[in-house]
Amino acid sequence: MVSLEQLREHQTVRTDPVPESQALVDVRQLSLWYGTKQALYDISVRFPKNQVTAIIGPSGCGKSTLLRSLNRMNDLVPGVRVKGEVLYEGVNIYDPRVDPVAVRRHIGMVFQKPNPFPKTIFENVAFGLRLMGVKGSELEDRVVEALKRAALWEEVKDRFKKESGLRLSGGQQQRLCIARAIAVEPPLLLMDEPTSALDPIATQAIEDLILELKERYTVVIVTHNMQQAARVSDRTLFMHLGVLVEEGPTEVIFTKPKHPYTEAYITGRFG
Ligand SMILES: Nc1ncnc2c1ncn2[C@@H]1O[C@H](COP(=O)(O)OP(=O)(O)OP(=O)(O)O)[C@@H](O)[C@H]1O
Repeated sequence: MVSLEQLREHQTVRTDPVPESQALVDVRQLSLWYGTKQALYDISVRFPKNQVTAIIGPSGCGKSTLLRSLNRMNDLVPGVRVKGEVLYEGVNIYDPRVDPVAVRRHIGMVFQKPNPFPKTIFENVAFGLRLMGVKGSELEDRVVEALKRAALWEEVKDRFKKESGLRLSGGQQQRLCIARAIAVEPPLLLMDEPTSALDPIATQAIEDLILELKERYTVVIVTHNMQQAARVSDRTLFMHLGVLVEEGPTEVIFTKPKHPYTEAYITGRFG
């Protein structure tokens, strides 16, 4: 096996790298520290438009940190320092002239635990649209559209104006959070283990939804579940100890990985 030092010095193994012209997000030599602890080491990777990219790797390898770097969510943690660039449609979101609040508003995020607001289903989805100044019948149409696209409409159409989002089941709440995220039509949707709190049926519904969403959006998903990564993603990133070890088409990562660490991880011989 490669030593930690070698791992941190080595180049990411890449298969069919994403051309610049197809990238919605282009991460360039990104390193990140929480105080004195370095969590990401010199990561360069492109996330292609209208595709699903999965980030996998052992616990603590930096999956969530990389995901949260894509919308500057990490800036909310005191003592975070970032080096490198994240180009989003060609603009470096870490440029001092860029407002992190605007970045977060522009990029949708769905968390591990569904986090609806204590408001009606309608108001949960309307929230971001209202901030954008959408009102009246257009607001209503866009809320309904988002609920339909999140595959929740049929289950809530009779009660969405009066019932609290908190009264839905866990799987429904997660689809509500997805509806809330996509209502404002963000080109990029980040998902941090979106099904880890859900049962198999709700998980299946979310996975089906992710496959549909990529027709309109670019999705990046962190998952612990390798079968899920294999089912929903076009490309997969394998991380270890803050390093991007290998990236490429999902099929290659799961059937013909090139790095011994990737192979050990996907065959369950890791650690
Ligand atoms: N807010 C924080 N302050 C300090 N260290 C942090 C913070 N968040 C994460 N870390 C550290 O950074 C490293 C990467 O964490 P991260 O949560 O990105 O990993 P992960 O691969 O998503 O893990 P898991 O699969 O367990 O969720 C870990 O060593 C973690 O302890």
